[in-house]
Amino acid sequence: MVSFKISGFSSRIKYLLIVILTLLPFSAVLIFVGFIAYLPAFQAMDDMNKVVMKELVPLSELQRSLLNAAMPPNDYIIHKGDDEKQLFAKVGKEVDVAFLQLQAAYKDRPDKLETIKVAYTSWLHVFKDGQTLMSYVDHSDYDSANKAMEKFDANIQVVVDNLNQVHEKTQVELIRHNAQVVAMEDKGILITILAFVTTLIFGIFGSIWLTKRNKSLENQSMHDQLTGAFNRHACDEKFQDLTRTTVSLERKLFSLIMMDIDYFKSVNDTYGHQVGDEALKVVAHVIENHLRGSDFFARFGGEEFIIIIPGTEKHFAKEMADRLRIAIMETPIKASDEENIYITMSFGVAEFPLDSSNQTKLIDCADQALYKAKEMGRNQVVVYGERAKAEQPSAIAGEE
Ligand SMILES: Nc1nc2c(ncn2[C@@H]2O[C@H](COP(=O)(O)OP(=O)(O)OP(=O)(O)O)[C@@H](O)[C@H]2O)c(=O)[nH]1
Repeated sequence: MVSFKISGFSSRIKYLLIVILTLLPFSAVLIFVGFIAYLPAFQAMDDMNKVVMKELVPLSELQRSLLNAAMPPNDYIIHKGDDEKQLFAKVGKEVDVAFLQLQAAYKDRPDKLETIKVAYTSWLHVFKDGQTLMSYVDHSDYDSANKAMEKFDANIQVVVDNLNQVHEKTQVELIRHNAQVVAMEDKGILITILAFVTTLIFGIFGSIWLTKRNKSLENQSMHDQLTGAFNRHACDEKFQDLTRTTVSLERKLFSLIMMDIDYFKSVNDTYGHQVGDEALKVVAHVIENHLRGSDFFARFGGEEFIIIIPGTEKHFAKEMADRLRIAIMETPIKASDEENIYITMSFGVAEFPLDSSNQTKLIDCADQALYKAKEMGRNQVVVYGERAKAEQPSAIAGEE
């Protein structure tokens, strides 16, 4: 089959669009799968942040307040000032509030809440120790004050240790939680990679399949089912292809041959439609065998064919048409197991742009020449614009 490219550039863009459009829904699926795969990791990270904000932040606040509370009684031994007393009372209240807030924050964590309660009880002792310590100082009983100071420091250490336990427990939990988040992220990455590979494979194969299907449909829409030759639609495209190129009009030169089977109706009437179809196939086959790769040939309709010969003037096209005419009249067509028939064809030749640079008019010129060939007895080639002479006897379909 003679082949040529139909509107190569626009076809390429069309196929590219098919590939992109096929990949689009797959990309959407990929984004969705990636999002779903990552969702648990996002959720777990969010939970971790909540733990940090709800548990660790108030705990750190309390630890800071406790450090503040440790200072005033110590300073009081040295300065004996009211400021330290007032500061201790103030910071003591802050520690109380911080403890209350912490207990509220840990109300759903019974194990830690227990430790916090122990710490709070110790804190109450610490506060009392602090006040006692300062009262000893007021009475200049420094021995008792020093002993109370040691007790105060020891008890405050108990509070700090308890709170540190809670802190460490929470941090261990967070580290474990973080490991889970990393595992979820790894899983998410794996699923996303798998989805990506699957998407790519489906997308590529999908678009290859669609492109092939599209090409095959396009091929079907461009070809005549009976003879396999190009059809009239393909012929229009070829005309546009040839005349659209940017080269000068002279260099676009081509010849057009219109050809029609002689007395085809009588072939059908005499031998049946099936034999008529066989004749059309044989004609198409003979024509194909006489063409070069750059030539274009189509079934123009019914029993009419068209040939376009690029870069060829019409007198050369006439010689080629004549060779075709002879080849066709010499090729047997099987009418039955015992019988072969022969047919002839008439030809009209025109040249672009010499006879016309307009597609419809050029076909009309070739058609006029063909009509003349029929008029002159058929089985001959007439070139548009040349004086035709009857060279060949007319021929009808007949028996071998
Ligand atoms: N078997 C078959 N016949 C077809 C097909 N397409 C058109 N025809 C027939 O081709 C015949 C054309 O007949 P006409 O237009 O009268 O021309 P003709 O008999 O060839 O006579 P001239 O062209 O004047 O030599 C008609 O009988 C159509 O039915 C086809 O696909 N298969």
